[in-house]
Amino acid sequence: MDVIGSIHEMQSLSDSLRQKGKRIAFVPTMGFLHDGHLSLMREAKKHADILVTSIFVNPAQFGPNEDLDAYPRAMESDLAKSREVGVDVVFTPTNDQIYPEGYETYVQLETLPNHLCGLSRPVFFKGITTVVTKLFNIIKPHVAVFGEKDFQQLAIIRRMVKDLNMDIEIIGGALVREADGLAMSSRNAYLSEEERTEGLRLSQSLAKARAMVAGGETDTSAIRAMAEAHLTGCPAISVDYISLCDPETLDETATITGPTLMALAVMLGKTRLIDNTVLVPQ
Ligand SMILES: Nc1ncnc2c1ncn2[C@@H]1O[C@H](COP(=O)(O)OP(=O)(O)OP(=O)(O)O)[C@@H](O)[C@H]1O
Ligand SMILES: CC(C)(CO)[C@@H](O)C(=O)[O-]
Ligand code: BAL
Repeated sequence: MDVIGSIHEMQSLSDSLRQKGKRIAFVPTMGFLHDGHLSLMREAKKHADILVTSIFVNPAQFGPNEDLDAYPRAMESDLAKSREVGVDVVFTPTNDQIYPEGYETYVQLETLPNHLCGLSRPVFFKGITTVVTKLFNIIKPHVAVFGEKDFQQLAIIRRMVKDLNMDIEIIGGALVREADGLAMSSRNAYLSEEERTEGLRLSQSLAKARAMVAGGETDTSAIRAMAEAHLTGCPAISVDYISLCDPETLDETATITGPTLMALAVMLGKTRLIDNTVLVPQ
C-alpha cells in the first residue's frame, strides 16, 4: 500500500494508472476509521482495479464554533486498517497543500444545502463540495463511494457530479451500525458511557417510526411528535432537526405516499449525532 502526501505525486500516479487502463475507485474520509468506512472500501473494491482512499480533516467544512481541533485522529491505526482491507493508495495531503496561501475558489450548490445539516452548519456543504471537487481532480477516479449515513452529503455529491458533468459514478454505501443500533461515527468517540446509552434514542426513534408506518401511519407530524418525545426524554439531548422529506429534493413531506427520508440530528451534550432511515409505505 502506498501512502502519498503530495498532490503532484498523486496526480502523476492516477495519470499513469489511467494510461494503463486501470479503473480507479475512491473513498474519501476524514480518518479515525471504523467499520462504516471499511464497508465503503470493500464496496469500492468491487467496482475497480485500484482503490484509493483519502484521509484529510477538511477545515473548510467546519464552522468557527465546531470541533475541527478536537476531531479525533489516528493515522497509524488508520493505515493499518486500510492495509488490511486492501486499499492500494492512501492520499494524505496537508492543509497547506489543499488550501495554499491565496486560495479563493469554492464550489457551492444553490438549494440542497438549505435543508437538514446545512441549516445549522452554514459552511459545511460549501466546504465539502469544494474539497471533494479538488480530491476528484487530484485522484481522477472512475467511481467514488459515499456513505448513506451522511445522506444529504451523498445527495449533494450526486447533484454536483451531474450538474458539473463530472465523469464519475457515485455509489451509496449502506449505513453501518453498532450491534445495539447506534450509527457508527468517528464522533461516537466523544461520548461518555452514559451518553453512549442515550445515543440509542436516535436509532430507536427511527425503528418506532418504521413500526408506525408498517401499522399504516402516513401523517408525518405524528411521526415527528413521537420522535421529538422519545429524543427529548433525555435531558442531555437537544434536537437540531427531525425531518421527514423527499429523499431527492429534501423538501419536507406532510403525508407519506412513497419512500420518505426520516433524518435526525441532535446534540447529545457537546457531540453532534445524525442518523436516518428511508420509510416505505405499505
Ligand atoms: N456508519 C456509517 N456507515 C456507512 N458509511 C459511513 C458511516 N459513517 C461514516 N460513513 C461514511 O464514511 C465517509 C467518511 O466519513 P467521515 O470520515 O466523516 O466519518 P464519520 O464517522 O461520518 O465521521 P463523523 O460522523 O464524525 O463526521 C462518508 O462517506 C460517510 O458517509
Ligand atoms: C466527504 C468528506 C471526506 C469531505 O471532507 C467528509 O465530508 C466525510 O468524511 O464525510
Ligand atoms: N461525516 C461528515 C463530516 C462532518 O460531519 O464533518
